Amino acid sequence: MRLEIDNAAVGYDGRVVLSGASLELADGQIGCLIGPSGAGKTTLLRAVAGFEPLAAGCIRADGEVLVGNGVHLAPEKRQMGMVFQDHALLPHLSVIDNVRFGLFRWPRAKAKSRAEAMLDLVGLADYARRPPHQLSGGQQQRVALARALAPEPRMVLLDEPFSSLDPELRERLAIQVRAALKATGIGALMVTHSQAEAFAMADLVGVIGEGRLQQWTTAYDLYHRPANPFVAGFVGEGVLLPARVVDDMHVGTGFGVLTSDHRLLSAPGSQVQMLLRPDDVIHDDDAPMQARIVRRHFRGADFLYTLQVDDGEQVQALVPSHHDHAVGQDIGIRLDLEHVVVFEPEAPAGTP
Ligand SMILES: Nc1ncnc2c1ncn2[C@@H]1O[C@H](COP(=O)(O)OP(=O)(O)OP(=O)(O)O)[C@@H](O)[C@H]1O
Repeated sequence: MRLEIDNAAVGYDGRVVLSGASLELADGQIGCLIGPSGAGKTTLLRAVAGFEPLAAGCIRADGEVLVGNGVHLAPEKRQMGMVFQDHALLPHLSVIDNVRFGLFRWPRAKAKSRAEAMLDLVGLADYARRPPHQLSGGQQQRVALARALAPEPRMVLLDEPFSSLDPELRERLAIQVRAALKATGIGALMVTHSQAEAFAMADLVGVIGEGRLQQWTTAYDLYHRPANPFVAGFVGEGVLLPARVVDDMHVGTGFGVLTSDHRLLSAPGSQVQMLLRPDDVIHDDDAPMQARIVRRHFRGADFLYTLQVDDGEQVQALVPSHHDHAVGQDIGIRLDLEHVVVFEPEAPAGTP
């Protein structure tokens, strides 16, 4: 099913939480919504499900209006599967009967084989006869997904489905759930707190914050081409540093003149901001530029060092963890980037 959200506004009791939200998911694609707590991710998902009305705009499925322009299709008519944080499996039913639960109108044999196929898809065929409480949290969430997929919904909506699980398991489960969804060809829209989960799962990711859908694009572009400082600050690590426009493709910085990733609209001499990710900053003993370590964060394979450079600005550097340096020590650094992401204060929304 192709999902289109067109200029949607949603809220409660006349208070708009999110407005101007537009996004499109092609048939079979998986989208994730991330953003700070309270930003309105769940509210938008609930509007797609049919549990919240729209204050403006419209939501369409394969071109048909679900809500908006005076239409409000009831949730049960939208044919969407739902998976929530608390999987709410029925405790007195076996795993297979939980999956079969929504298929009561199906012929018995067909319902049975569909439920078995969905359990197989999530890798739990051997658990069919068990009661849910004998399964781990992650297994129960996979049963919940199988149950949501069983009635052949047009798409699945997932609201923080893994948030009660530990972080390592969550990412692994996100990869498994993506594979299961792709095998059925059923698309999904998921709300999550975890960027790692969204990046593992999604074809397209949306960042919601400050009452807007700030950007809707691939995970790669969110990281490498954030649309604005909000997205740059929310997705991944890094710092925003002051820079000055040299000409329409270059900015002057404490690291010398760098090439912008887009044509600049601001006049030469204008003050702008540039984004430096920790992986753009390379530790190199032979580099002429020195920086002082002010913080270090050991992460196993690497250190995330926070470094003070000569002009007083701080940058972060991701350095392989055999380069073990103490706070207060000076180390050589250089930049390794072809283009730098530049944010111009006067730039119209949607650039770079
Ligand atoms: N039923 C409700 N009635 C009134 N206000 C609500 C209701 N549900 C949510 N809100 C408010 O709407 C805003 C958005 O909430 P929502 O749950 O959509 O955010 P979220 O981005 O999903 O947050 P989180 O990541 O913390 O789950 C919040 O300010 C919240 O307090």
